Amino acid sequence: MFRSGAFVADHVSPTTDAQIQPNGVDLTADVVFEQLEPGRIGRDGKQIGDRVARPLEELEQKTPDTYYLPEGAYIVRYGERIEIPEGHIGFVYPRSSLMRNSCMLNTAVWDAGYEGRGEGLLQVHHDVEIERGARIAQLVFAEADHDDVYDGSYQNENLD
Ligand SMILES: O=c1ccn([C@H]2C[C@H](O)[C@@H](COP(=O)(O)OP(=O)(O)OP(=O)(O)O)O2)c(=O)[nH]1
Repeated sequence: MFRSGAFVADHVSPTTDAQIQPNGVDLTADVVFEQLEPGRIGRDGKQIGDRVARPLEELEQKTPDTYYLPEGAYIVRYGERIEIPEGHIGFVYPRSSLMRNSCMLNTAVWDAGYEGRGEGLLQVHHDVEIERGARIAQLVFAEADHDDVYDGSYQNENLD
């Protein structure tokens, strides 16, 4: 069974009322990165290629901070700290307005026990402007059986 947005919101911070949806919680774009160097997926380990944060658009009017993204693939870090409670699995879906603007967010499995500010793959198929802090995705929780909890290399990532 999928949990309500109010339940998900108890495990995401910070959130505003506008982010809480009937079936999940909207996530915002914080930092957008461009990968510079090749990574490596090995049999026993992995290496994430070097990346650089995209510059914010140089607008006369400085606020809100805005990314101007030409066609390409980017890594986006969400603005919220997310905790996946035991007995659950998390999934992130793109906000449909992104998709309707020819962009897509690709995501993986969010494991029970994970805590951190995670990341997603933002595919831009047509130039787009994204304000820093804008809602781009939605996190949902489903109840799930599991033996262990998450103890991988991304535990507590990107927390200040
Ligand atoms: O789109 C996603 C999906 C998951 N995660 C977070 C939550 C998840 O629990 C964690 C680790 O994901 P995964 O287990 O797929 O990572 P891995 O590549 O297997 O590395 P490790 O074995 O170090 O965990 O990353 C994201 O940030 N973005």
